[in-house]
Amino acid sequence: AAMAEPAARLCCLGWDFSTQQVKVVAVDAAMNVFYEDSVHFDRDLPEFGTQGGVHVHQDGLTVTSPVLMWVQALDILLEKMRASGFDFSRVLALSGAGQQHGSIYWKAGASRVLTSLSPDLPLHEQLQACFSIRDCPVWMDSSTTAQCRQLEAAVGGAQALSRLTGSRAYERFTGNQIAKIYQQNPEAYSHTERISLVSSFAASLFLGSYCPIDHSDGSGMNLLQIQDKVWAQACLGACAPHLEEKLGPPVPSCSVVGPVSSYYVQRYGFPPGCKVVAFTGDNPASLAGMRLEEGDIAISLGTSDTLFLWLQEPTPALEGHIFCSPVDPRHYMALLCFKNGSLMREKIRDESASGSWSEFSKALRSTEMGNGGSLGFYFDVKEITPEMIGRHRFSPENREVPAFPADVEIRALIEGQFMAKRIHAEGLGYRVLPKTKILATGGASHNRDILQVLADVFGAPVYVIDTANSACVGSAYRAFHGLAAGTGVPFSEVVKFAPGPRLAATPSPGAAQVYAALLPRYAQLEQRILSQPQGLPE
Ligand SMILES: O=C(CO)[C@@H](O)[C@H](O)CF
Repeated sequence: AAMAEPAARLCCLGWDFSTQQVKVVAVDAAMNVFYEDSVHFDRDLPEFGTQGGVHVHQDGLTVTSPVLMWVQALDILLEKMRASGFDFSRVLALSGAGQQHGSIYWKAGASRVLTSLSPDLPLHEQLQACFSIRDCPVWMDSSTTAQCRQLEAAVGGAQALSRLTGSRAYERFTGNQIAKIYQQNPEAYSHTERISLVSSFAASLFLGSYCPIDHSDGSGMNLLQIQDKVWAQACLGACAPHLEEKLGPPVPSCSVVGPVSSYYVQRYGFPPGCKVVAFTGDNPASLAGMRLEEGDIAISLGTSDTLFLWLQEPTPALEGHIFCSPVDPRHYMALLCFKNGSLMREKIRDESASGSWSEFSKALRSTEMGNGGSLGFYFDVKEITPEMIGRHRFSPENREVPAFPADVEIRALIEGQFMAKRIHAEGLGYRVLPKTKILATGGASHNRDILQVLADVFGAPVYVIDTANSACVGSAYRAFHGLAAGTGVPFSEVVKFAPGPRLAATPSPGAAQVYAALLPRYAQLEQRILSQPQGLPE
């Protein structure tokens, strides 16, 4: 007989409801990505008039996205998959990610619609009247400073809130957003029967009922007690009344929350037994996609630099964010954001390397590790880790100097950026272990000489990794892990055959000694600058 079509591969789906698009990947049992597709909000749903997937309001602080745009994007994406001949009958399980901190407000009665969807109609036609707030606050919102102060005051201050929930109060964090809605739109709040995060909202669409918030994304709300993994009553009470019943109980991120809704079985041909694994935040899902393990660090070198840390014992601080781990219920992850990332690297490249990266690299290669004791701090925009602004250069004798020769300036910038990362990561409880791997991604990770400095400062090998789909791929990996639920098989075991990162740099001989001397000096000088009046804008 003619060769039958190779049976379409058994697979898991990973979804990502991010700021600008909804994306999906299919991963087969050998952990290979064999299908991906996406719907872009601005391009494919122009009737909503978003820019970058959001609406920035007149006040310049309020930023929202229309929830029905997200729903309709899923309808379109599922139709695109069906039109491309994707075989839904092979999907064993699905999970997903959502942009963190955003909140969705389901109107009283919406549950009845969600649990009885007609397979003859698209989702967005059936959910039109299911939301008490149509324009949902998202992570780019910064209109809740008053609510942040109220919450911190209610629990005994910023450090107390950080110890309780993993972060001090941040404007984008969901508890503060809910407080604002309760205060400014009490009518809508009273008609809200359920509040979801973007991640648990997306999971609810697949589940055909309200899906619980997972521990990891729930850690981005200033509401979850991250040690005991229960809602912190003092935080709930400070934000809005009857909040706990609207949130429902949080669940472990690896939970199988149920079979996919019959809506997808009848309309698209998903198997009735297809499992839905709790969705989580995009950053926790990316950590899963990068297969970060104990002792590892992932560094996204972009406009701002973001550090993903794996922590066993977190030390909550007034900077950074600690979340329950999405892949190991005993441990934690942390995010640390450094605003002066590639913006500063490009400025120094223009000033001291005539705008050329090869000149920049040459300067790094022609200067020694430790830069002869010259140290620099370069924050042209107000840095958040730590809160500091301006440029400060120090001679080997710790005297502040107005300038460095060009090649010293270049090395001082890069060594300073990476020493800051190591010092602040260790402040959150991170420790470099013998098995530590550093995973680098983003623009600057293509510059091998920059990665060499990174390897030297941390005393650990640096790998480069492509994270374009990391939230989706991490979600598909988590779906596979959900299939093993109850067997006790760890996430790392389930995904061990997945394609690995490429080794890019290993520590130079003698690096450990050089930076063992330089790191404490950097920390002391940072404290000295912080103790000086810096003329920071009030
Ligand atoms: O606010 C953030 C993390 O705290 C962002 O990375 C959002 O998750 C992006 F969607």
